[in-house]
Amino acid sequence: MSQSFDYDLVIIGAGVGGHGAAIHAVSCGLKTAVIETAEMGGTCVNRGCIPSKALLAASGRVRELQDAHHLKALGIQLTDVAFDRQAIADHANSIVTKQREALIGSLKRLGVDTIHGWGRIAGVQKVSVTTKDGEKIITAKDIMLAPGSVPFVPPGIELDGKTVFTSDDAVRLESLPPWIAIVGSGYIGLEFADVYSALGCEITLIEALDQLMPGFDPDIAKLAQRVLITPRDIETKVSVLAKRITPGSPVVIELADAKTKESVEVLEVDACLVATGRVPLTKDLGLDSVGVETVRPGFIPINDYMAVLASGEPVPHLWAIGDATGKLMLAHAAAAQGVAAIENICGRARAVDYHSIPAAAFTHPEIGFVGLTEPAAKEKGKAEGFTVASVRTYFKGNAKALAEGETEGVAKVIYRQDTGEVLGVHIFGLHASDLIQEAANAIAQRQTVQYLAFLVHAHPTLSEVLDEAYKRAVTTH
Ligand SMILES: Cc1cc2nc3c(=O)[nH]c(=O)nc-3n(C[C@H](O)[C@H](O)[C@H](O)COP(=O)(O)OP(=O)(O)OC[C@H]3O[C@@H](n4cnc5c(N)ncnc54)[C@H](O)[C@@H]3O)c2cc1C
Ligand SMILES: NC(=O)c1ccc[n+]([C@@H]2O[C@H](COP(=O)([O-])OP(=O)(O)OC[C@H]3O[C@@H](n4cnc5c(N)ncnc54)[C@H](O)[C@@H]3O)[C@@H](O)[C@H]2O)c1
Repeated sequence: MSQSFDYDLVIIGAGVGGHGAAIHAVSCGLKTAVIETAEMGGTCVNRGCIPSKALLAASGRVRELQDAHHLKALGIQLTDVAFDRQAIADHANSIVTKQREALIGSLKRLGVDTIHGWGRIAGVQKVSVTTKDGEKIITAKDIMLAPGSVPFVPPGIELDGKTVFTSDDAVRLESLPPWIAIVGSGYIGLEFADVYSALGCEITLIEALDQLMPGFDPDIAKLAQRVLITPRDIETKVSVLAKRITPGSPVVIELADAKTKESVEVLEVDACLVATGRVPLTKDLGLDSVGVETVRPGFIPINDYMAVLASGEPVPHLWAIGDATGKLMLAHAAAAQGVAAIENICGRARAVDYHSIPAAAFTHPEIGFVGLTEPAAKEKGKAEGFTVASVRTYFKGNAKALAEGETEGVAKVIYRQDTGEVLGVHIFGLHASDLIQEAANAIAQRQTVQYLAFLVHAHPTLSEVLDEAYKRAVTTH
């Protein structure tokens, strides 16, 4: 390290992104500090991936054990299934504590300094930290911004954290309201609809756009609706906007037509989860001190190498990663950006291939996908002059799915007709979040259906659903 700096690298934000970057920085020999204003571990560990997946694991078991029809088909009888809400909440909380402690321990072991306080850029290669003991200035050869995101709450919606709340409170599972409205049918809406419906709540799912799960491939969204929504105690309302929500008993929700904005209905429910997206936490980060203007609603502009841009040009020694950059709001994307940024700091050019980053919704069954949806692939094909083809294979024809008695599901492979290159893979079905990884690896290597069709999958496994899809793509050519 040059003697003139306190650190080689200072990272603002100790979420998954900042943590991943710090670990890699140490392995590259950089003297590193992390500044964190709240709990170590950020959103994913404390109020995101970890507690929500713990709730989904427990509630998923409840759903499975209450499915007498499915159990009977396997020859099992169960008379009584009971659960304890507080014990399920405790399970989630204890996993959070364990993960957070493991993260803190890993930084300590590696010699990363942790500074508690609010960090902001205070000029080139300079950071100020507001701590409980006052303001500190730290110098660093490189600065990395990893401030993450917070729930977006549309105007007109009032939170009280008890009857009207976001996922920040929902992950603590402090109550099981008999009737809960969920505003937004994206990842959070869908995953919490899975938790609440398994635990006996009645749900009204409200979506402003004209279809549920608008971010997912339309075929997958359609099947997911048929399996995850229709047979469950979930009423849906699409093309309606939650215009005003007032906490209390009851919670009053004024719904408006999404196009005309005119009020159409008033709902009175026991509680409301607001799951209407997330926004970057980039206010008061000192970006203006180095001439950086954020991109609505506050994203930090970066280039392919995670360098922060001011007027389109990289600001020397300033990097940004994670949710705040608005690329993919996923934990593993943040960590991948962090590692790539460190490589660039060390002079080894590395970009992140967003196209091959998989995503999953951990519903029962799960949704996993990577690459383009069919409409997006067709649009790309039109612009670039190639034809898009797709094939589907179904879990009901898969030996392992039949053995499990879990045959609802589909795998869809989207590829270029001319070259066979795989453009997108979407899976709905048992263990889709794990199954999608082999497709992500294939897309990362820009592999073709012709190549993939000759790879050997173990029998009998769910992965044969993809094997069959690749083979079908080749034979339907
Ligand atoms: C309910 C829920 C479930 C999710 N489930 C999944 C999932 O299953 N899989 C998945 O991949 N993703 C999931 N996500 C998304 C995932 O949590 C985020 O993509 C990930 O946490 C982003 O990491 P990050 O490091 O960019 O930011 P964050 O995790 O938000 O961390 C940023 C940290 O920076 C700190 N900070 C901000 N500003 C400052 C400052 N000026 N000074 C000091 N500290 C600061 C914050 O306090 C925070 O701790 C989920 C999110 C939610 C809300
Ligand atoms: N399994 C996972 O990987 C996972 C799980 C949870 C969250 N996340 C991350 O967290 C982010 C936030 O999740 P999210 O579900 O809040 O956002 P989202 O963007 O996935 O979905 C929000 C939905 O709310 C709708 N909406 C917005 N305002 C509305 C209004 N006033 N009335 C009715 N509908 C409205 C939008 O049309 C959209 O469909 C996601 O982008 C995702 O990256 C990931």
